[in-house]
Amino acid sequence: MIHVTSRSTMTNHLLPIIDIGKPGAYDLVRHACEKWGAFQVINHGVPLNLFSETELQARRLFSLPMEQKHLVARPPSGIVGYGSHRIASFFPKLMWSEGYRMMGSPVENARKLWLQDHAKFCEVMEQWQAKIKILIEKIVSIMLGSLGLTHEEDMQWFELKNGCDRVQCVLQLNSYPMCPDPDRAMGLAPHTDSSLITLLYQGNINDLQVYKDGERWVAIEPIEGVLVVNLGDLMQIVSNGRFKTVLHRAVVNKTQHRVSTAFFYMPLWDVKVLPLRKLVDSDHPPLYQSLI
Ligand SMILES: O=C(O)CCC(=O)C(=O)O
Ligand SMILES: [Fe+2]
Repeated sequence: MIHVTSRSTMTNHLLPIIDIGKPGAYDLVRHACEKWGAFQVINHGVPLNLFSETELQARRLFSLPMEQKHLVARPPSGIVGYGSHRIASFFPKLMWSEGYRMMGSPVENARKLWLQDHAKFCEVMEQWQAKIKILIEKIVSIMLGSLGLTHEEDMQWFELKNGCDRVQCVLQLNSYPMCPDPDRAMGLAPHTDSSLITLLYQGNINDLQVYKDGERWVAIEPIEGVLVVNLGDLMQIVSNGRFKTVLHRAVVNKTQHRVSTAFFYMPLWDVKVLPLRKLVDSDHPPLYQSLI
């Protein structure tokens, strides 16, 4: 995980918006992955009403009393539950945000949060995870295809092994309450994700920013029904540096409580993550060693 702490001036360039249903998508995706490490997707197959229902259920969770949220506090070495964002432990200052993580079925913790009334939350979160996972797999195959690679030959961990997925997915809900002094606080400090890719629904408030060309912060203007794709550290490794992981951050504001969802997609812990063989030759030696 890479992080920097300095703030610098922000400009308003547009993060590419790509219609992934169109044949030209491959070239646009490759270009965005090389230049930005991020892009926005439309024509993605996730119904619009599911965006608003997911946001509504996330808001419902964060508006619970603190004692109740602490019933599902994430243990220090745990993955799921309520608490600060995972990156918070790498920074000396507290961030102006809270988070809630799920992996697979959300039922166990949801039952503790709402004794009677957890069914709708679970139904919506399960639908969101299922739709986003299908979409991510499509996007990863476009990314690989844009480099002349395929799932089957080149990234075998995508295949089912003994009927099981070789990937893991984590859904993180983020909440950024209104902040009385936004210039002196940060919702999420600059970081890269350690996933292969992350799919972000940023809500309709303009507080997500990506770092472009190592020199400026670019605000990602929210557009209804658009999802943001962030490349993570593992994508930079498997693409042998062709694609880059994106540094991003969440700022906060005085007047609106923002909620976002981040869906992290990565191979299982025991999968060897290495630059893909077809991307390595004498002109392009491997830039990274195996992670396990
Ligand atoms: O809230 C956002 O827009 C960004 C969230 C994020 O970067 C993360 O959860 O890793
Ligand atoms: Fe992130």
